[in-house]
Amino acid sequence: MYRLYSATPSPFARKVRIQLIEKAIPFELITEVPWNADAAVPAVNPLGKVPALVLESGEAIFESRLVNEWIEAKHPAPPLVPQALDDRLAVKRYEVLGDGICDALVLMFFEKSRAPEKFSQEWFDRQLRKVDAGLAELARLVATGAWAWGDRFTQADISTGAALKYLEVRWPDFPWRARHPNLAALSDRLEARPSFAATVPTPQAIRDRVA
Ligand SMILES: N[C@@H](CCC(=O)N[C@@H](CS(=O)(=O)O)C(=O)NCC(=O)O)C(=O)O
Repeated sequence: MYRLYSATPSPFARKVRIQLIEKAIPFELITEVPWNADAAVPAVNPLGKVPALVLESGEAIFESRLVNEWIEAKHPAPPLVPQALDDRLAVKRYEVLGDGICDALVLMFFEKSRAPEKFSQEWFDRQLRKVDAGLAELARLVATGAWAWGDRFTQADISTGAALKYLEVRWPDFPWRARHPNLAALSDRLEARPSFAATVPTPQAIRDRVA
C-alpha cells in the first residue's frame, strides 16, 4: 500500500489526498508537522517537505505536481487530466496558479509569525499581490463554468479548490468570496465532494517555530 506523508493544513498534500480518493486508491496517511525537528518526512524527501508518496518498493515521490502526475499515469481511471496537449496545459495552468497562491500564503503566514521587529511589511505585501492577482486570474479562467476547466471534474478543480480552502483556513477575513463570487460558488460545490469533505485542512501547532 502507498504511504503518504502529509500535514493537516497542507494544500499541496491535500491535492494528492483528493486525487488518491477520487481514484479509489488505498493509501496509509502519515500526518505530521514537517516543521518540527523530529519530523519523519526528511527520511524520504531530502527537501524535507510534505507531501511525499512512498511506494511499496520504498521509492519516494515528492513535489505534489510530480506525485499527482505519477498517480495519473499509473492509475489513469477516472482521468483527471485530458490527453490533448493544449488541454493538459490548460488544466496544469490552474495547478501552477493554485500552488503559486499557496506558496505566497505560506510565506505570508511565516512572515506574520516573525517577531514584530523582524516583520517585513514590504515582503508581506509583495506576496499578497501574488495572491490577489492569482485569484483574479483563476476567477477569469473559471468564468461562469460549473467546473474549473471544461465540462467535468479535473485536476484543475483539485488545484483551485485546494488553494481556495487553504486561503479560507489561513486567512478567514480575506474577502475573496465577495471579490470572486464565481470562485466562492465553485469552492462550495467542490467542498461537497466526498474527497474534499474527507480532507478539509485544519491548522496545526508548530512546536519548533522557524526563527
Ligand atoms: N512545492 C511543494 C510545496 C510543499 C510544501 O511547502 N509543504 C510544506 C507544508 S505546507 O505548507 O504544505 O503545509 C512543508 O512541508 N514545509 C516544510 C519545509 O518547508 O521545511 C509541493 O507542492 O509539494
